[in-house]
Amino acid sequence: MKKMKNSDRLIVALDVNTVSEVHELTEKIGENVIWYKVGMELFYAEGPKVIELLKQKNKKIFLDLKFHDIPNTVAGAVKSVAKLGVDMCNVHASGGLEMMKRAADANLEVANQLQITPTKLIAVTVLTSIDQEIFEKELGFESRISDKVSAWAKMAKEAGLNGVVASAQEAEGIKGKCGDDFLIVTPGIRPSFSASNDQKRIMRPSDALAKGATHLVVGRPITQSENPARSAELVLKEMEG
Ligand SMILES: O=C(O)c1cc(=O)[nH]c(=O)n1[C@@H]1O[C@H](COP(=O)(O)O)[C@@H](O)[C@H]1O
Repeated sequence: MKKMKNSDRLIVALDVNTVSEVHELTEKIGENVIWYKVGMELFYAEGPKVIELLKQKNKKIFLDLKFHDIPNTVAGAVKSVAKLGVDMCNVHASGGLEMMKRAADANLEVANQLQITPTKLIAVTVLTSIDQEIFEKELGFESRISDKVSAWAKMAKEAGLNGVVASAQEAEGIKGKCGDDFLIVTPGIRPSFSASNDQKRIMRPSDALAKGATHLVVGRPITQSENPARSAELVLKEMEG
């Protein structure tokens, strides 16, 4: 993957629920942050007007709605979000190969129809809030999380997706299996100054990049800090190592 600036790799999660909070927060954070993630809380409350606002501010958008349904339904949902012209969106890898293939085809169909750059379509593997104990005892898996993540990443690549969401702890394994051009978007990033909250598989910003993460998702350590602009600057600094 070509050399990217750290600011092209940092995605700030906007886990708020009004357009006015988005406006305030993005104004406070300022020009240092290029990428924002819009998740379910915000999109279900405010819908496409959030996307419009972020576009007006010239921001890149990861629309994180984590689709998980039968192939036909997911293909339709991907078409709807691709038409919004977002830069990145996601489905759950556990929906299976056919579901991911149909999602990838639908995404490209929209890009061809509208003559736009295709949205990067990525697959969520094992959520960063899950640890090995929960994975086995509650979810009933017998494998190591890292093995399951690598297997799902390979399947996502085979389906034609552009990358995965995983914890940085699995980034090395994914890179080994899927190559340098495959996106590895890692939440569960915790800079030195913040608490882990409900995240279980966490890593420091510079370590995550060293392991092969291509993008870091950071929410509360920036958005819930007293000075979000300063916290974003500190995260960018910590990304330098
Ligand atoms: O798909 C995601 O973005 C995601 C996947 C995952 O495994 N873990 C995870 O935390 N996320 C998202 O990443 C963000 C992390 O936020 P913080 O824990 O506040 O930094 C949240 O918006 C989550 O929805």
